[in-house]
Amino acid sequence: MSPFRRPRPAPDQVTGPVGATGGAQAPDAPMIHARGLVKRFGDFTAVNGIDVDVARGESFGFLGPNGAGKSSTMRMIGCVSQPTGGVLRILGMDPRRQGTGIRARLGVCPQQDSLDPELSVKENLVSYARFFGIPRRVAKAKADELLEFVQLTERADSKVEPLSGGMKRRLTIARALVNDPDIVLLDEPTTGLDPQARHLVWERLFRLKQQGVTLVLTTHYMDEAEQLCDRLVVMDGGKIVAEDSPRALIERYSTREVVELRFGAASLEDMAGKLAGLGERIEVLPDRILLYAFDGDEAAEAVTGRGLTPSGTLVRRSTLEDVFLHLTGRTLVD
Ligand SMILES: Nc1ncnc2c1ncn2[C@@H]1O[C@H](COP(=O)(O)OP(=O)(O)OP(=O)(O)O)[C@@H](O)[C@H]1O
Repeated sequence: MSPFRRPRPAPDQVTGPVGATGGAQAPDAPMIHARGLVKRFGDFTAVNGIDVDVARGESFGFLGPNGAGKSSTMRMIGCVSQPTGGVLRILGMDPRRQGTGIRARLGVCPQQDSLDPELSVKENLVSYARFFGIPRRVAKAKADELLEFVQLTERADSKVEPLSGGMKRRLTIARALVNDPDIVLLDEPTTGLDPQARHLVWERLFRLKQQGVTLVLTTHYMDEAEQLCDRLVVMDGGKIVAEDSPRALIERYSTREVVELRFGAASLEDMAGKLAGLGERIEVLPDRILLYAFDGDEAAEAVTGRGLTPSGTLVRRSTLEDVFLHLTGRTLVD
């Protein structure tokens, strides 16, 4: 069942005043528009002049390592932190002046779960809906619908504390949907979850995406970005270093396949020297060498053909991790 009952306005109906606080938005206007957006903390610049446009119904990601500036950006979009510089418009409105109106139309899933441990699973949703002025009877029906959507109906009356991390995260996602938001913000939605719990969260988010909900998420997981994002920006040191769909980024900045080579105790720099000329590019990491090639099996054979005997060889497809390494010379680490 769709957790979104409110009919989406047809594009030609979106030209009038938006929300209680007003703000005219053209039909094809971006849901989020940032130009030269800056966030400083004292002398430190966490977000250093980024340009972003997120379209209606798009699933958009901010990808980058810890400290890249993703959360700082999300907090500005979520109107909990004011930009230090640049232009930011959310749903056509200015967060500096219309934060309350914007927040009413956002669903926010923060990095740390902030559920009320005193309340039951269902009451967490009902009490949150009440913040938006939703009548209790409607809020209860909405809570039931959302619990079904995040597959927690059977836990409706339990307390929050005994829930697993994955269940808590799904409940937080449900909570973010109580006000039928126009944009759902998800800050690292699966950090700290085990693989099975992550897949369940992804599956629910994918369902939302299919329903045309605009999703904006941050992640440092490549697979998450590849699974969920139509388009993403790669951030590093407060700046955007690349922007496109995951597939287009991989095609632009990497090769089709990669051979991961391990050589036990041997010097990887020496080994890399012996691999010169193989593949299109070589990266030496602390524990392995990455050999970028169109055909990984062929490249792996060429390695043994040179008389080299790796202790481990893995041929895999290129990922966004390879893109990030190519762009920054560093790997994304937790
Ligand atoms: N309130 C603050 N005061 C001072 N510095 C801050 C503050 N918030 C964030 N920073 C700094 O800004 C930089 C960017 O932080 P931010 O949380 O936006 O990064 P991130 O990409 O979201 O990383 P993470 O994955 O760890 O959340 C970091 O160096 C961080 O220490």
